[in-house]
Amino acid sequence: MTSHLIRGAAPVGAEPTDLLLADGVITATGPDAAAQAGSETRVLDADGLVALPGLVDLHTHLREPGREDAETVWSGTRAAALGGFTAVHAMANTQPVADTAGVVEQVWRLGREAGWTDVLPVGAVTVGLAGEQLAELGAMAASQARVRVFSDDGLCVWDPVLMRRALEYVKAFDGVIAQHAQEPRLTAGAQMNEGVVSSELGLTGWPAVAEEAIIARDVLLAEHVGSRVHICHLSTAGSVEIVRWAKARGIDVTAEVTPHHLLLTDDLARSYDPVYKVNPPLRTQEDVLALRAALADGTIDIVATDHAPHPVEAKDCEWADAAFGMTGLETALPVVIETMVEPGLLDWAGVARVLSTTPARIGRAEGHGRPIAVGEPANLTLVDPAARVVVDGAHQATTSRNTPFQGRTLPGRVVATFLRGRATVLDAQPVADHTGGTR
Ligand SMILES: NC(=O)N[C@@H](CC(=O)O)C(=O)O
Ligand SMILES: [Zn+2]
Ligand SMILES: [Zn+2]
Repeated sequence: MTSHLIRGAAPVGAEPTDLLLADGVITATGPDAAAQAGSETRVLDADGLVALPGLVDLHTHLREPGREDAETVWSGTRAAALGGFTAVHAMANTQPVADTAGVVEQVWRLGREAGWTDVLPVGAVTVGLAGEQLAELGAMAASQARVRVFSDDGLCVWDPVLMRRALEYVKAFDGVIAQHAQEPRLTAGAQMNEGVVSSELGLTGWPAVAEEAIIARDVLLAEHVGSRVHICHLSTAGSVEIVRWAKARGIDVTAEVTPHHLLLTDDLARSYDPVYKVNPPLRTQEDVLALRAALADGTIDIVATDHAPHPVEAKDCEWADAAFGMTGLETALPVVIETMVEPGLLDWAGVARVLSTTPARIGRAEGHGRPIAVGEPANLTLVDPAARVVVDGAHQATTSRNTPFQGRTLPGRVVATFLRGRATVLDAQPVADHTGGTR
């Protein structure tokens, strides 16, 4: 296996150094690295680059099985590698739904075969996402896919009795329920954030309370049964207040925010361009600022992409008919640099925490989110923080084109990604022979 000598990269919070990757692990750092490199070792000049532990996405939609026209495990994980990720959790709202050991093993195996990132399947909480009957959570946990995160994402586990039972059940295998917090009755027919802009546009509004009411209920349920709960895509200032209160009370809750909710607002709906239609909806500038502050102070634990690819026909239509969702794997890190690093809200160690260490811990992604140190698995990404890149959906690796950042110039570029010492990305290009084969 090829070994790599990375020269002069700065691991988060440390001075620039050399790193030697061999046999899937970091085998040496500092002067030892060059000394131990062999004649076959590939040398990479990483002067000026930041080395982060490989990014981990707790919330990705890979669409396979069933919607391969939008994305496949292969195309989605290739996009993920280009975005600096070494592991992604694949949401369960596929067709068929990932609600059995058979389906999660299939997704896991497709990830292994593609080889771009590790794929950690999320199991559905309820059979068919129907919200009526618990899925075979134990069988999915015990399967080869080792499922630890369970979610009906796309839909809310609304029934409080089912939610309680799910929270209790997953304790047995160290699992977590990731809740898509959306009170369905309060959001029937909703098209965008409920507020000034929705009244002006005459679109049915989606009130903040529809999210906040479920979060409040679920942190109390988690406390009651002594389980851990994770909240998907927090989008309102009020949600932040509830999570802050719950954490102060000692409740085992974690929360994520998406890159798009850190940057974009409901003002964009004035364009009537469905690329800005997403669940939960884009909110106000006040919410955006509250989310950034909460990510900075740790109330929000992580950034997760909620990469939600859709085929052109699902977005190239009237707002009301369009699908909810936007892509995000290839722009997540640049948006975090723009919204958090450049304004001084997070340093690079903070970026490693919110995009790698903590998501790996929440999702129990073994071997990921580890320190950049001798003996650790060589899952890492090299970033050029000085680069500026214009986003162009037509040239992204994802099969879908629904990026809300089209035409924007964003800071930072992923130069290289390593999965267990193998380069999946080099010179900001996918490495076609990373597994010895392509598709
Ligand atoms: N975020 C979205 O708007 N859409 C997601 C579902 C979800 O994350 O709730 C999808 O699967 O398309
Ligand atoms: Zn969701
Ligand atoms: Zn989602």
